[in-house]
Amino acid sequence: MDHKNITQEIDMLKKAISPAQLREWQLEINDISAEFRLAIMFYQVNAELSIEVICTSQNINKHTQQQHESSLLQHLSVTHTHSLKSLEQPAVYLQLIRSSQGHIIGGITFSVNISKPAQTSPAQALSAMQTRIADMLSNAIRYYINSLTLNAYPTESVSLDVDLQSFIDAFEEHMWVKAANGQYVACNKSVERAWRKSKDQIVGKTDFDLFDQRTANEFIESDKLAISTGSTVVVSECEEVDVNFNKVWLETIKAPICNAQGQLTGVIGMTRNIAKHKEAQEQLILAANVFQNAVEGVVITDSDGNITEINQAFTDITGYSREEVLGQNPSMLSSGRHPKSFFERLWNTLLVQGKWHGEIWNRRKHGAIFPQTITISAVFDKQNIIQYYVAVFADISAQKQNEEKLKNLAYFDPLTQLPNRMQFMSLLEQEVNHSQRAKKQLAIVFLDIDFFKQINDSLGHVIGDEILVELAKRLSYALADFDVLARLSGDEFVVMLPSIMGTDSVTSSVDRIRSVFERPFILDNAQSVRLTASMGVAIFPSDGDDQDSLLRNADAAMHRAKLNGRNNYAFYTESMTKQAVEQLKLQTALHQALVNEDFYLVYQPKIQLTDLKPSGFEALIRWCDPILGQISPAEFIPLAEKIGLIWDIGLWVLKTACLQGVKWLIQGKTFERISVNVASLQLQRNDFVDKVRSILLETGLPAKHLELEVTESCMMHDPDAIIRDLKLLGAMGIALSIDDFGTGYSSLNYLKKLPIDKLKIDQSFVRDIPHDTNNTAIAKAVIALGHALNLQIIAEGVETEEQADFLRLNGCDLAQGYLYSKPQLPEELNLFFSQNPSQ
Ligand SMILES: Nc1nc2c(ncn2[C@@H]2O[C@@H]3COP(=O)(O)O[C@H]4[C@@H](O)[C@H](n5cnc6c(=O)[nH]c(N)nc65)O[C@@H]4COP(=O)(O)O[C@H]3[C@H]2O)c(=O)[nH]1
Repeated sequence: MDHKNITQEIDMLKKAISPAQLREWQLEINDISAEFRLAIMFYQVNAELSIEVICTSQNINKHTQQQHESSLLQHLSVTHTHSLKSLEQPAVYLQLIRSSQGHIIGGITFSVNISKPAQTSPAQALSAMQTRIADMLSNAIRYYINSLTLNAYPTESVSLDVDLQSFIDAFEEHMWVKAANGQYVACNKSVERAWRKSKDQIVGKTDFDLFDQRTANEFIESDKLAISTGSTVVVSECEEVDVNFNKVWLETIKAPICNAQGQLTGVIGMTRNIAKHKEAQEQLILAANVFQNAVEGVVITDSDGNITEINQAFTDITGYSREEVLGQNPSMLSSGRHPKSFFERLWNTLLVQGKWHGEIWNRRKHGAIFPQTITISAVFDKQNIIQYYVAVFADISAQKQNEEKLKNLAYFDPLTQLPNRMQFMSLLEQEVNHSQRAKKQLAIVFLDIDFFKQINDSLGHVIGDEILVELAKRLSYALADFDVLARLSGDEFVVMLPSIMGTDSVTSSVDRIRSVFERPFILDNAQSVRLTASMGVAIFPSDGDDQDSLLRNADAAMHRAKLNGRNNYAFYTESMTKQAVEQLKLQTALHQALVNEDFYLVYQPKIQLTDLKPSGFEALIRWCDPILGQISPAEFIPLAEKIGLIWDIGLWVLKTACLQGVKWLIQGKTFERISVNVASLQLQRNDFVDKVRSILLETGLPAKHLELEVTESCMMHDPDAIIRDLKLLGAMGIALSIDDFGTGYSSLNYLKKLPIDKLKIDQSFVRDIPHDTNNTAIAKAVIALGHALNLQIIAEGVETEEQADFLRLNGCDLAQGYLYSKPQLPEELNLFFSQNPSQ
């Protein structure tokens, strides 16, 4: 090391740094250290490698100062070559300052002025931003010092003895000089290599001597161009293959040479490889294309945030043209939707990390606000100073809308816009937790519309949907603001009544819900439909302490309400759970009953009212389970329908009744017909008619001795197919009757189309006649209606002479009931056969 030079440099530096400049650095260091909690020291290194502190940040203490100094000294003694190093221990970041001569003349050290765990490395201790600031500061100081030292050294005038030939030979570019007469006067080694000729073979020759005519003409033409322009011109650019067979892009520049008098003395030419330049140019074109054609909007601003460039997608998305935004601040797009703190955080991240990514709502030129994902990057120059900001953004309105739709689909019923099951369960869970803490009660009302399936089946799903929407509106209106109404599925709704004050308040809510069914539902086609609903109520905490058990128990209570005659409501009680367990037992036993043949039939005689002569029998199933005992068909037939066993049971009944009929006939007992009940689900199968036909064939019972009793509800599902099948059965000679007439969804329209023979007045209308005026009126009306349609009328459940007299007087044709006989085993019915003329 040249001690003398260094000492000289350092002395000069000491003198050159003005007190004002030192003060300015001191202030800057104080500012930075206060803001970023840095400890900063600025040293001067002497020739003997001792250091002198020039300035330090205010907050540095003696211990930290010693750490910094020893780090620097340690580093100086180890190496003089590194200019930038982060030392391992302690966490001190070091930036050396070198003079223009390359001597280490100073240094700046940084550390974070907060206590960090011992194992924290400097890289972890100093954030990227802090390091950047440290570099910027030391660079600024270094440049200043370099400028001082440069000025301090007087530049000596130098004279160089350069040989022109060696000079031009040193270049890879082809260089040559032609005299005004077209003869070559000089060329460099590159030309010799490219033209595969020695200098001697070139100098003194013209282009015509060296090249073919066409090439020579081209060269001379380009010479003329340079001469006529009077300055340096690019005369050609072409892609060629060089001596090593590499593809190169060549550019030829020519300039006229004039003497001191301004007379043309020749032309100087140079051909150079511009492949790299071309490549860069192509990349620039590509980048420009990507920029312009990107689907993402791109906006570039200068370091002050003024827009300097945008691409086409920016215009497409925002509606602003390039002219409208150049020079403006991107805040012109602000939607006003984000608070000030949002942008403060954005800028903080951008300055510290150099990048920010997130979602922003902006405003288009025509006012609409839209969401976008955006990445903003700061672009730094070599001195780490921000030059530009580049923001790339995509309009995500469509994505947001889809997300919104998905969210809606996930949590709301699309038909009624009410919360769906998922949303309701989550609300219920919250409310249960709240009620638990607040020690309050809440109620769940499970609501199911009675016979809604029939509405759907007969009037169509569009009308069904219309009714559900109207019902949802009515229910929402009837309920209090804090009650929660949801649609669970199909015709099932549920209401949560939070903070109830005992059962009374629930009852009044249930009454309000019921009242929405009082008015008929008027459909688009002016048709009106009356509906009822069955409801079940479960109360927290007595009927369940979580959302699942509450809903399950409200559902169970609703089913009990249905069993109790629909248009009703029931509260859940513990005994209902037992009932459910019983039902499961029954279900298992029912499956077994078919296998074990635990079923048998009883027959109830039908009597002609005019002469009391027997007319036939109704076959009724009985089940005696070895464990559960005798179980009523009113209990197990609906269950069999629910679990899909009714088809097999129905066929068993039909076959057994037919076999019995044949047996009676063989015994010479005469009767008109045996009637068999047919469940709706049996009729819905398209092989029902075939099954009946094959049972008749198999058993040998003539069709004229069989009658099938169907209910009105069988007509609700695909009535055209049912009418077709009933006609087929009628054509076979089987009589058909409508059972329980008046209790279901009566449609006179279908009734007149049906190929039926009899109407059966349900026993609920026979009860209490002639005293009950309503039932009396209904019975009379059914008789009149049936006769008008040429049908026979039979009354069931006749228990008293009074009832029989009334029916007879009003023209009823037939009757069955305990007055004449209970359903009995076949062998107990001898009294009820018509007299066989042959006996
Ligand atoms: N209170 C009273 N009741 C009387 C009187 N006369 C007859 N009954 C009863 O009334 C019911 C008439 O049968 P349903 O209306 O078809 O009503 C039947 C029918 O819907 C169904 N069912 C019975 N057997 C079958 C069957 O084989 N197949 C199908 N699908 N359903 C059946 O079960 C229901 C109940 O059947 P059962 O318990 O046998 O009850 C029978 C019968 O025993 C009376 O004077 N007073």
